[in-house]
Amino acid sequence: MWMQRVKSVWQLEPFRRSSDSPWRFVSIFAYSDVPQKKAKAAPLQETRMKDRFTLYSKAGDGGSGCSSIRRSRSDRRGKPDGGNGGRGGDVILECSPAVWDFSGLQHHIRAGRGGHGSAKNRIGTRGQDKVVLVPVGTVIHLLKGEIPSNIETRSEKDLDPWELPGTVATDLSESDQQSAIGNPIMPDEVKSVPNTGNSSSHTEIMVEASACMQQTAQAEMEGEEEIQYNVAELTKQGQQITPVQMEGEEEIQYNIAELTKQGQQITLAQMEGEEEIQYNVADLTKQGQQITQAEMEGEEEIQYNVAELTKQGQQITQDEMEGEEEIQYNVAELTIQGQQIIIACGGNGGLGNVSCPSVSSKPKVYKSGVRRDGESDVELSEDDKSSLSAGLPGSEAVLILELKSIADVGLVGMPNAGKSTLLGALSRAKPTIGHYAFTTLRPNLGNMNFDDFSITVADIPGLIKGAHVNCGLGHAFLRHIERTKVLAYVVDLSSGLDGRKGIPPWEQLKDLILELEYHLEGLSDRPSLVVANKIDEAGTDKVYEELERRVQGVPMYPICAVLEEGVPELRAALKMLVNGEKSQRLSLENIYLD
Ligand SMILES: Nc1nc2c(ncn2[C@@H]2O[C@H](COP(=O)(O)OP(=O)(O)OP(=O)(O)O)[C@@H](O)[C@H]2O)c(=O)[nH]1
Repeated sequence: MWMQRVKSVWQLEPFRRSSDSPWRFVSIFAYSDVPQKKAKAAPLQETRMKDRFTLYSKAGDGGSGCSSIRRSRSDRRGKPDGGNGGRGGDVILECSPAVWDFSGLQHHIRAGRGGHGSAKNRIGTRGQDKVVLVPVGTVIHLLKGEIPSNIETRSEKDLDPWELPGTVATDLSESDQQSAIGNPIMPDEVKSVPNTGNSSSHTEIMVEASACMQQTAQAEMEGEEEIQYNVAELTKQGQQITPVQMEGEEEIQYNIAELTKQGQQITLAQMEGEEEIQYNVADLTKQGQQITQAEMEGEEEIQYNVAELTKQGQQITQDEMEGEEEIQYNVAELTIQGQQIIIACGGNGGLGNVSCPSVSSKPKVYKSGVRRDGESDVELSEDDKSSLSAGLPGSEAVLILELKSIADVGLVGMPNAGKSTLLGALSRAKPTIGHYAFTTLRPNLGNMNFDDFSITVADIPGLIKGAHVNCGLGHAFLRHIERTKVLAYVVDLSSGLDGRKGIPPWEQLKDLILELEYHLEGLSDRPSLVVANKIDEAGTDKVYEELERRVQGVPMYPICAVLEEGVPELRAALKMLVNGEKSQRLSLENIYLD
């Protein structure tokens, strides 16, 4: 009966597979006069799982601040009203059970840039975040950039004022408003100011400035900020000082260059002494000889024999070949549904001239830099202005994402041992089952439900001897059982029986343990049991007796996965191992070979 069911499913398989493709109908229509040749049924029904992925992320740049002067009839000279640039968007990874692996991901992810500020003190729009869904159990290794930050752990206090909505104080006293005039508002203190579109916008800016002062006072009260007293003095009428000067960041380098001859020119780079002339970097001595810029600069050296591919099917990644980059392993993990982490942070927006008046476009200048009111016209250089008003670039990060499925029980066995069939019998999972080796090309997960309890079981693609040198599907999938609590070794009792292909179960067990240990030392050292499958096959009862004699110190369960015989006992045993009620484990010393 069950054989019939398996057969009928197998007969349907090729049709189901081909119907997946939308091009099937197109090709039938286009080539209808060509005799139809029956396509050979492909043995591989699933695409390979992508469980390792390199991701290049770039957060959005901040928008530029605006430089604008608002004039009115009563105020001909006008006041600055250019808003700040908006913050760039972040690149965020979100943990989602709806995603199996990394095959749907793009290698290059870019978040939106912030909008530019505009007149009437309008702050640029916030750049759009880019949220990338990754499977549960994603581990992040960092190749370049900063360590990602968990969104949940960011408190409101840590957030940028740009991100806090509705923080504008509106009911401040007149004296507060007056005291705010002339105080430059630093970028972290600026909030969006509602644009009423009438002439009262200057008052709003003042209110805004005093709101910032209030916040600063609050921060001081909480002991968050250290006050640096007397950082600068304003003693003369009209004297101006920039925040940069106040912070003492810039040192004047006197006499860095002299222009003494008529027409003499000097570049900024030369002035900064950045470039040194390297004499005789290359000789061109033969006719037709060519030399590239890179060779001249001696940048490229040939590295001979960086890697060898000597075995069939051997694979090597670019990273492995270059061996150049230092990887910071396991910088973050995404294990809970909905968990989010920021992998690249958007840049802050540039300052508008409301926030930093020195960014303002020059007020009208009369006769050699003296303004009408007699104030001297000391301003920032054009370079300084543009660096303050330009938005900051968003951060970049290069990550390696690795998937380590999270399961309580890992089913490990040789190909065709019946692991997928067993997973189907233990849970409601419906993995692909085939009578050929390597049907399973990706780990399958299933849930074993009890009254008050649920256990996740992972079916790992079949391992063969030499998997650690990439034979078969290699041992890459073994990372999926690194996190399992319990191992269930599934062996095929009928293997090697009556001249059939395969090796006896005790040798299967020895090879499996060795492959686990080659992948990660100590991986086999966890509570385990042996599942002796295909007990329904003729002659397997004797093999089972032999197996019991040769393998000791570990619980053993004879089952027929197809008929689900012995499965309830196995479920109970797995539950006890996961709960910690039992803790036997299989080890090499307890396997007796000839
Ligand atoms: N007679 C018998 N056949 C079984 C039993 N369990 C599984 N099989 C058959 O064994 C073959 C392999 O089963 P799978 O469940 O695909 O084996 P697997 O270990 O997942 O194989 P890979 O995907 O290659 O790792 C199928 O033809 C199953 O029908 C069993 O208890 N008795």
